[in-house]
Amino acid sequence: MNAIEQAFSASINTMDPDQVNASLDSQKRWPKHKDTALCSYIMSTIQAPEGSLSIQESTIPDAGSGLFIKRDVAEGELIFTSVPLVLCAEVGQGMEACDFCFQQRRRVFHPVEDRFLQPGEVLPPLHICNGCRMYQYCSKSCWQRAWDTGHLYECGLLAGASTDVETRTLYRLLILMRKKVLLAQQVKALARLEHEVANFERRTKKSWPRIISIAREAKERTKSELSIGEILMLYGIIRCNSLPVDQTYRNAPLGNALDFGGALINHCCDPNVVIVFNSTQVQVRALRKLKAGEELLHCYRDIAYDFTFRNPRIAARYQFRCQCDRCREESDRHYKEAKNESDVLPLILSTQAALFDVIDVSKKQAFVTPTAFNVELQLGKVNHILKTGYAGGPWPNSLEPLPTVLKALAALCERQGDLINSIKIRIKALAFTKWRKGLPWSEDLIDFVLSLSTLTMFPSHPSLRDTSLPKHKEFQDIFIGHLHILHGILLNFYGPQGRTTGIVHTFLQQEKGNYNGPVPGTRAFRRRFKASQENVLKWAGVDQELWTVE
Ligand SMILES: C[S@@+](CC[C@H](N)C(=O)[O-])C[C@H]1O[C@@H](n2cnc3c(N)ncnc32)[C@H](O)[C@@H]1O
Repeated sequence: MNAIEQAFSASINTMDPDQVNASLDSQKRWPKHKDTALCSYIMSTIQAPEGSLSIQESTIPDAGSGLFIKRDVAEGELIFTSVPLVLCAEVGQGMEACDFCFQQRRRVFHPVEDRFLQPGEVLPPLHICNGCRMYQYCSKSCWQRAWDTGHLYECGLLAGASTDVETRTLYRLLILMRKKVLLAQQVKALARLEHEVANFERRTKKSWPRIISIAREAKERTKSELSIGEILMLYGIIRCNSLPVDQTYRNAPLGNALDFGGALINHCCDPNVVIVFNSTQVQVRALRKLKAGEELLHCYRDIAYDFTFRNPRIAARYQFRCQCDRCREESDRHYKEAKNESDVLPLILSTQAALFDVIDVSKKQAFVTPTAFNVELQLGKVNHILKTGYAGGPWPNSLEPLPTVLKALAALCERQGDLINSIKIRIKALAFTKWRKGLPWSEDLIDFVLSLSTLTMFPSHPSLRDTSLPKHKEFQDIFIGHLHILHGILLNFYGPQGRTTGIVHTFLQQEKGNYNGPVPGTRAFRRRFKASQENVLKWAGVDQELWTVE
């Protein structure tokens, strides 16, 4: 064992140093908040105003330590940034992440130039590494830098390796330890993170043999000198603490990151912070105003979804059952409306599965045999599923995955050039979306304004000749109005210097120049916007009440 592996091994096996022995709880959780050396090391990895954060005992019973803010913070304000200890890109079909710079390529923005992608614009393909044929890079220079900072050690041993991102993160960490690229202090702090291996073993009997074989294969491939038990703990650390490299708040991660600051933030389904990535940098922002002394909490996954979907996934991965108010309220609501209590969960779960199936089938059709995709047919299927899909009545409109299914169908219509159906369905989806504020809402608005912009660009679009449609002018009003609202949200979250704010600002200025009407933000504009919006919502079959008129 080399010195770095030894440092990791010694730390992960030490459960009773003098200063913390008495305070270890029944779960043998390391009380990080009492370990001053560890706290000061973790703080040194975070960029934040001096003294603005502290590590303390969590306010959530049995959750261990947590990260607390020590100053008042405005909504959208940047709380801290950091650069993760390790990042690892998702790979495989359709994955578009450069394993060095993680510039966003899958979304609507150009990865390097500050602008929206043009409709139909295709980016040059990523370069796949010639050695491992696994990781992809934007350019030769990204590849070179990735190579120099560690890929040279792993490239040769990845042939036939798992495409699962957590397993590859495990290989990466083991190799960086083997080659002494990581520092002793880093691996000691790594060893202190939660791993929940005992709980994994106890509760996930079925998948345990698979987890052991992952550890065995990792040891073999990387020639690590750590024991299988230690490698299992490292794998547990990765599973319990990794952040999805997510630049858009959409649960479509580009990869996996292990970050000491991020790993200290506990979960709540009604979070007060959001973690997004700017390239490889972690950014933690306030989702609402925070008072000095509050614990920072973020939603570990599937924030838009109901507890019936979210909780089992969180429990399987992080080994705890969330007990927050949102979970309780959601559960109470389902049972209150149910005629037969024993039906509630199975029926909800089977409806969720049936709705996800509609997305899968539609995608397959639209991508493989586009002529087979018929949106009316799929909407018919959705309506049929909804009718009896919920204990006590039809499936509630805002209960996921209904809004998500509609968004997916809208995107497929758009891909097929059926702009009118795409906009109509998207309006419904957005009206049903619960998260109509802040960052998640801005992501939905980006899609909405982009499809409206394509429509308004073509006043003589043949589909606009249909007299049952709202007028071209009305589409223009809601386009410019929502672009203005979107810009306001981004200003609030990213400030005028944020890249997304800048891109949307330029777009707004340009579109304002093309717009023949009152200036957005004025009373005259609001009157006109309200009238047009009412008409458009009526056309889309959406109740006015559902869409707050800004
Ligand atoms: C990323 S770590 C968060 C920091 C952790 N509390 C610590 O002391 O290091 C995730 C682990 O924290 C605990 N945890 C986080 N949020 C929780 C919650 N809402 N309820 C119970 N436990 C929670 C679980 O043990 C989970 O596996």
